[in-house]
Amino acid sequence: MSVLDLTLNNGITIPQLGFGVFQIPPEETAKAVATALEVGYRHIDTAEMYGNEAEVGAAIRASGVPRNEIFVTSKLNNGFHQPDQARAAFQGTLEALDIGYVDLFLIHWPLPTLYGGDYVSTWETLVEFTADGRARSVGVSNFQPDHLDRLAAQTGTVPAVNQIEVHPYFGNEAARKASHDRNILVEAWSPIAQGGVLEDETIVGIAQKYDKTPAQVVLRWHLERGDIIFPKSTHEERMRENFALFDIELSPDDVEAISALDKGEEGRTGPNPDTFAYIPD
Ligand SMILES: NC(=O)C1=CN([C@@H]2O[C@H](COP(=O)(O)OP(=O)(O)OC[C@H]3O[C@@H](n4cnc5c(N)ncnc54)[C@H](OP(=O)(O)O)[C@@H]3O)[C@@H](O)[C@H]2O)C=CC1
Ligand SMILES: O=C(O)C(=O)[C@@H](O)[C@H](O)C(=O)CO
Repeated sequence: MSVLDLTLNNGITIPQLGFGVFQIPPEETAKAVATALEVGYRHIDTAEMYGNEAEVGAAIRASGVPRNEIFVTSKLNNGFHQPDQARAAFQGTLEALDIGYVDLFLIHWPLPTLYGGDYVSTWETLVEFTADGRARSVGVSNFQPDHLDRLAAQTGTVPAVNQIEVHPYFGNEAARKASHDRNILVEAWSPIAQGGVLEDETIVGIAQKYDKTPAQVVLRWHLERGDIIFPKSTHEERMRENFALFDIELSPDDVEAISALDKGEEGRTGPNPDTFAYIPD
């Protein structure tokens, strides 16, 4: 068994398991991405907000792996929702990455309390980027069910993915369901809650049963629920651990036992998209 390719609602495929680079300092990013590609990852998730797009691109160009074998995602930073700003920001992402095109470009946060809540026009601007192939697919991140409803009601286009916080302590089921109902794949960010679920006794017990680590069991749980994941690590042994998920299959009871750890809103580790209004300097 190896990494599965899932098919987006536009027919394009995406590796279900990738590598995320949030909080990897720029000076460490090229080495981390090069190592991830050596391990076998073929899907990298970055963002203008992370400040390391240029280093991601440099590692990809230096890797010797053909460009069309690597799926690269980046995201529109929060300060750039007005259409002309979004166009300029997207061009900046393309120039920083310098790998020709992005496979997926997302609205990073909906910012419903800013810009008159006008993430709909932001979305329509992103759709423009697919016309000439500069973005092969476009999607959203941190969209709540009502945000998806507005896109559906006011535009004729559907995001390819919704990248949202999901892990055993925060199932985010309403946003997952709203995405699935619209044929939008879910990408689960902070899939191991930045390590916060790894000492849970249920997870540790299940890991012992399969002779796997808690991180592997949690990542496998995501895969079996059909979500896309890209755990981050700067340590090669953890990159290998997080990639070695294809020699086990959790029983439906174990999947259910991990899903039952959901604490609802109390389990959220990141900002709430309904109120998050951060704009970087
Ligand atoms: N769209 C959005 O708003 C967001 C998107 N994301 C995306 O999701 C990706 C993943 O989420 P992220 O927040 O990074 O969190 P993760 O859940 O991937 O956890 C990363 C943390 O866990 C540690 N870790 C990784 N593997 C293991 C392991 N096997 N055992 C023990 N500890 C481990 C890492 O440490 P170390 O590096 O020291 O190994 C790091 O501290 C991001 O990199 C980013 O691409 C994340 C947040 C928000
Ligand atoms: O990692 C991301 O993609 C994010 O959006 C986060 O950095 C988020 O903005 C956050 O954690 C702010 O505290």
